[in-house]
Amino acid sequence: MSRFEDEASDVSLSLLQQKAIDSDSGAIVVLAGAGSGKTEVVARRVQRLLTTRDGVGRVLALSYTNKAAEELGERLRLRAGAESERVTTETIHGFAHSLLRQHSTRIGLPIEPEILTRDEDRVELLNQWLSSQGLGIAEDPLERLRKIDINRARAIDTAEVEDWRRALASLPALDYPALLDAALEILALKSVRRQLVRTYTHVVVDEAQNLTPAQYCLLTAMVGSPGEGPSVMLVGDDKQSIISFAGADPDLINRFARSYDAEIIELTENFRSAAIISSLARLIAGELGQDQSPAEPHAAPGSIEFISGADESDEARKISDWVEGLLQLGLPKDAVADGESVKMRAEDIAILGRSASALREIAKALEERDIAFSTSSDAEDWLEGLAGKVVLELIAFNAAARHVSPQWQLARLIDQDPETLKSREQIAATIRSHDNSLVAALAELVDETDMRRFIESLGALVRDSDASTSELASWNADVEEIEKAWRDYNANVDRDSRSWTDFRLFCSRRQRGSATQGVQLLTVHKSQGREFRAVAVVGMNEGQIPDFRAKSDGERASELRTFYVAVTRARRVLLLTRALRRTTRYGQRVTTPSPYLSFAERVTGMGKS
Ligand SMILES: Nc1ncnc2c1ncn2[C@@H]1O[C@H](COP(=O)(O)OP(=O)(O)OP(=O)(O)O)[C@@H](O)[C@H]1O
Repeated sequence: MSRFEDEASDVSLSLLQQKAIDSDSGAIVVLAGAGSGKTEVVARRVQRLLTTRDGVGRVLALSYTNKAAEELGERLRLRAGAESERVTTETIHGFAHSLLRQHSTRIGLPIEPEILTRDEDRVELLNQWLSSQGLGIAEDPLERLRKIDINRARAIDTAEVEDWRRALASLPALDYPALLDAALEILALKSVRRQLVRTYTHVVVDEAQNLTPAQYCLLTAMVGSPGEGPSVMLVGDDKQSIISFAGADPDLINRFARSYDAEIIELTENFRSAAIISSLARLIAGELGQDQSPAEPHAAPGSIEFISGADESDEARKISDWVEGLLQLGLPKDAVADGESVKMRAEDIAILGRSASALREIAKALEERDIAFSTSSDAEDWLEGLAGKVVLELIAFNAAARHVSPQWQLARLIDQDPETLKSREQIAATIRSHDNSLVAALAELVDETDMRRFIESLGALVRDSDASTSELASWNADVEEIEKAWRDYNANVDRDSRSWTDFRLFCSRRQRGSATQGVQLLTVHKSQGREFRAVAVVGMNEGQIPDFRAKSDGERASELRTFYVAVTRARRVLLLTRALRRTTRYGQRVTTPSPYLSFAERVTGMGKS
């Protein structure tokens, strides 16, 4: 049974929630703090639209992360049953991508245009482009691309942005921000917009505080002028606006409310978090300038605890003890409501860090104790070994032999000139002579164009290899991962729809770390929109939370909002942890506790230790 199934029946909606669900306004904005049931309103409203009104076409429900979109889809399936087939749940980029997949040729792009998702590929293109223009190579290409990205997110055209657009067009390829440009161009085609407006009669956007101006342009292009297109509901919380560094502008919600003369509904209660955690959230909200009237106390008292470790591995050890305790003994009885179960599954626990690196020691500690966990891994982390990564690029090559990215990535992996990897024959010859015998063995696969045979032959490929034990172990683990992905893919996708491109896309979702088994190790940013019965926030030191790079008042406020997001993921138990000493590149350093601990102190009366 899913978590949402557990809860579907026992939620009695507040009057304000009901108002938002029942509203027939063409434009609605729901503004509210964390855990106030915004996503619940989205789910219920969509359910109402699908099941009780005539003439409703499809509903487009947009969310910020893939995970949040998946969870919304799950809530809808549960609530609207078969009717939920008429809902498309997507991220904005996912929606833009689907438009592109249908209409790319109409804006002069090839079918299945290449999308450069890796920074390394974008750097390669930038340098190739600059040298083709006689401009040498960029001094700090990544920094230059970041500036270009943020300007595009803010819909600001600069000479560098224009130049980068030309570079992409020279391949031709897109990157994520260019995907939005392309979708906007597609939406300018009257026939496409007409078709979309006929298809989608309602659009809802969850986590709208994360909209960037570029995304907002796309959204308004799709829904048209006020009163013209589908009904639109935006749902958001400016206290959870933590990605302004990437161009998000929470004020766009207000702009929408003004331009579309939206009905504004504010929800006030925190349904998610137990009393003490809600008090902490209210205190932080107050500091962020949003005084909130005291809400009804939550039926569960909840708990906030604090632990410190001598150093980061000791901090990680203590967190593992806490996890083990929760799994074996359940939640403390005095933290839950009367009659509420204390039983815990690993998936009910999240460990949140300001950055992915803050979670590394924890991953090691959990691994040592054999406690299952998932991380929001970086794209390249899915497979462990070199040979496994080469297999993934061979799959990408089969998906689109004319794309440059598999060729460039393969070249980086096996340290060869990309020019020697242009055709199947070249690839086979180059990898056959590679020093690593596992990689060399893959030469046999290069000509295999049948997907099933390709995957099924992986297991038998390496018999007598001189590879080291650890290389072999990585290879076996990678083959298992790929085979598992293949099985899941087959279970999810009809035979007729299967293709290399589609399977590659399926794999890349795994690469982005969408695994959900076990304790969830997440950056705070990835945890947005999610909730867990117990949450540990690690690295509560000055310099970690808040991040040492945040200097200006605006940046410090954004760090406090990050802390707000982190603590409000917790439903019953919140643990705040820190290490008294940390290893930095200057050696071991004594740490200073995060100033944010004082909020927790005020609600619990505890010391900082
Ligand atoms: N009226 C209600 N009564 C009881 N529980 C509710 C009610 N509305 C929502 N909930 C529950 O409260 C929790 C928080 O709701 P939801 O996830 O919709 O909040 P949210 O406002 O979207 O939060 P966030 O902005 O932090 O993502 C969920 O577990 C949901 O099932």
